[in-house]
Amino acid sequence: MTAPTKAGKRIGILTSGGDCAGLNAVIRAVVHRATGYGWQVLGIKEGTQGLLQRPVQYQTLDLGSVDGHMMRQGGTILGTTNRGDPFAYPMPDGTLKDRSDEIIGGYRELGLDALIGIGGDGSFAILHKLAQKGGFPMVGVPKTIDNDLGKTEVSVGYDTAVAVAVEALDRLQPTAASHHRVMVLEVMGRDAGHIALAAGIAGGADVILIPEIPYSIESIAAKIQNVRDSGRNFALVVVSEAVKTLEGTGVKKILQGGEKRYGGIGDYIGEKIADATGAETRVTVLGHVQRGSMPSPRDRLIASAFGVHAVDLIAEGRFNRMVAWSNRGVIDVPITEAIEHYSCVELDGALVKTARGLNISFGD
Ligand SMILES: Nc1ncnc2c1ncn2[C@@H]1O[C@H](COP(=O)(O)OP(=O)(O)OP(=O)(O)O)[C@@H](O)[C@H]1O
Ligand SMILES: O=P(O)(O)OC[C@H]1O[C@](O)(CO)[C@@H](O)[C@@H]1O
Ligand SMILES: [Mg+2]
Repeated sequence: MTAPTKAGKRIGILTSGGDCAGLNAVIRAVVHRATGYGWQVLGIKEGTQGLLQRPVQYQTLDLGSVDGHMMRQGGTILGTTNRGDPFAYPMPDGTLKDRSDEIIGGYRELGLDALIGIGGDGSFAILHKLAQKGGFPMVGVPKTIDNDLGKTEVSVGYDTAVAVAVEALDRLQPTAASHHRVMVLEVMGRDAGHIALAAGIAGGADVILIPEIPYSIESIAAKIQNVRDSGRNFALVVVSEAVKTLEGTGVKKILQGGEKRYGGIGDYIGEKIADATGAETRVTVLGHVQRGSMPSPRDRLIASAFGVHAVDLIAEGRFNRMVAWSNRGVIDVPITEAIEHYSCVELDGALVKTARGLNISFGD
């Protein structure tokens, strides 16, 4: 495929890391703003993988390709990847190879003036390193259901993921009550407890376990006994996937190609609760359902505001920055600061205080 002829600026856009709701709304906003400036937008396929392939995999994006129902769609029309770090790319013979020069070559082949990367912490670390090595201008848009990126109050996709987890608790509550059960819900969050904390509060959980707060089974069992003593016959427990076992290990599954992902701590906690309390206990692992929904209105708004601001940064020639949400508006920060400041749950923050005020137990 030959890159189209250039008139005005030509910018590239890619989505990277795990998908989430709202990515398409960012892409749409970028295309609208850039088209308004008279620029071309090339959508790179499958994150960095599209720049690695020859011919480079991309599609031209114009208003006709992004309007209609696109903003409402989950996922990303461009595809994404959270595998294949270009600086240590897993080769078929099992070795790791630095393929960053091939990616930079792919960027150059497209004749781009700048790149917008929509990603999380891991993606930005990779994209920033590529931009520095290749000397190309880059701007970041934060997205991740985990909401763990520093320097922004919120990332695209988080609000929708919380809404899905709350809906799950709303559905678990009546069945828990009908069967007098303890229901354990395992939610995502690598490696922060934001989804569990917010969903647990909004979904009326009795216990919230997050990786930031060590727990004991005795404390969880005492809380469940309190619930029984108050006359209620069921309890809801939310567990973040990154919570460790009592021995201090994360519970992970090994997938194809040796990749590891969190999964299974819900079963572990469920068994411990059943043993300690004698309660009939069931476990639900929510998994990727949290990523795949239509974006919430708030995610659409944030995505749209971020997309417009990212293009404006390029227009102003301000690079190596990430757009961010702060104090009811959009700002931008050095992307290095966002990568360096991992944002886990603050133990003295408003939501932990709120949960304690509601007598929700953290198992501590
Ligand atoms: N080519 C690649 N592009 C982006 N991330 C990659 C790539 N190869 C490996 N990764 C790894 O995948 C993860 C990407 O996650 P990132 O933080 O960007 O997004 P996320 O929204 O948190 O989503 P997720 O963690 O589900 O992938 C990081 O651990 C990163 O190091
Ligand atoms: O889609 P994969 O590769 O299973 O990754 C799952 C991980 O990605 C996230 O959805 C986003 O970072 C995490 O919450 C989860 O641990
Ligand atoms: Mg991440």
